[in-house]
Amino acid sequence: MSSIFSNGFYKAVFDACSDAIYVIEPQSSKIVDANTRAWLDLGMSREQLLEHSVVTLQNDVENEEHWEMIAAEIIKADPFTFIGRHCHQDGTFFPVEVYTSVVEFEGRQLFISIARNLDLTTSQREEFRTKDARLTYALNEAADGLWDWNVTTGEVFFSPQLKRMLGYLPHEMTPTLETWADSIHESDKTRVLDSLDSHLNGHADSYKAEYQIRSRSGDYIWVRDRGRVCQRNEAGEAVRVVGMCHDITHSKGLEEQLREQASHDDLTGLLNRRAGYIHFKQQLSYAQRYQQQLTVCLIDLDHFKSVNDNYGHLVGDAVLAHFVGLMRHTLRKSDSLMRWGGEEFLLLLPNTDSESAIKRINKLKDEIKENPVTLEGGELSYTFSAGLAGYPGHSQTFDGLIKCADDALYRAKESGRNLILISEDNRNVE
Ligand SMILES: Nc1nc2c(ncn2[C@@H]2O[C@H](COP(=O)(O)OP(=O)(O)OP(=O)(O)O)[C@@H](O)[C@H]2O)c(=O)[nH]1
Repeated sequence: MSSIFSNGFYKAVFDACSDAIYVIEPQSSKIVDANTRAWLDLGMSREQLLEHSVVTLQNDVENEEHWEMIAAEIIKADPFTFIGRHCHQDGTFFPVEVYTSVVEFEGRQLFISIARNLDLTTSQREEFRTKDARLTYALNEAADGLWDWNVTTGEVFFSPQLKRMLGYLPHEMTPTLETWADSIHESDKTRVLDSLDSHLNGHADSYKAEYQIRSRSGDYIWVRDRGRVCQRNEAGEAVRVVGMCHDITHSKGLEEQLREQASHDDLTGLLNRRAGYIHFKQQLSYAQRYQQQLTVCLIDLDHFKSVNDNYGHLVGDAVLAHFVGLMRHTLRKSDSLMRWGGEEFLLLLPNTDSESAIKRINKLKDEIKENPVTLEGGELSYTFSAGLAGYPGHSQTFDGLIKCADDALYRAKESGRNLILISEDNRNVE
């Protein structure tokens, strides 16, 4: 359809309008026609614009399925107004207030959307100088999502930016406290609500929390949320609370990555020695509290230096990875393996006595024998030695258990390697 405005006069009126006007096909969201202001605002030619749809132009409409819901909402509300963002040809976005009504033309249903460009830099609209328009603009454009909670009625105003942060359109999100509270991740909810309560009751200066909140797509994003009571009644009870919510998903991701890097070994993905200490101490206090046995096993690959010397460092790395792979495959879920040093590993076997631990480690020995490392020119076999110590029999402390296991490992090496020995120290080394 080239233009539905056959009458020249109405076409001239259409093009003289200072707001962008779009004629939209409800089913496909395709732009059927648009006035001059529309393609000027978008930095496109008219031909380019007519190749677009609402889904490609409107930043707040995610996909066709999302559009279907919005179209149904427009037909129900007729007219329907919302504040969103249009995509300029140069890749930037500008805020628009869009007023959409439904018309019937020659037996066909169409949407007429009038989009007012709210971008102050390109618009000199008089009415935008009014306080309300400025406030709308500020709320829409603020980098942080704002909320304003009327404690008495339970109503919450969620700013357009806050809704956008969570993937909602301006008419979505029921404005109640439950909408927010129900979206908080279960693992964070109690902590967040406690923090809010503590501020409402005057125990904390302000409300501050970092938590995960469910977005429209069902995925969770990380937010930093801050708020403060701005009005109390005569009894000192909070009446109105306002706050700001900032999307920190990206920095949380980096933080998580850094924490992972600081606690894990790059080559094998196992906990490194520093994180291993903490984990070991936790396992030991668990065994102490529930009076369970805990076997500690230090494992060291035999003659590993000669693997590096004969085959190169990369093959050495492959052997380490091969060993860890087989360990993962053989161990129980409750067992934990840590990289204690270069070719030395610490294995913790909770609720296991030393005899059962020996059986399990022997099984691993058989696995390694049956599954040598495959190299380009053939296969490479290797062995390991291990020293075991059990809580509470050999020692009841962290340092004592490590010392007993280390002594047993030393004896295994001294006795010819490829051996698994239990600590001989029954004196409860402290
Ligand atoms: N490829 C590789 N080699 C490592 C790594 N970490 C430590 N090593 C090497 O492991 C070797 C350990 O050598 P030694 O301590 O002499 O022990 P060993 O040759 O295994 O002899 P025993 O333990 O007495 O059987 C050294 O050559 C280290 O360079 C690593 O991440 N990758």
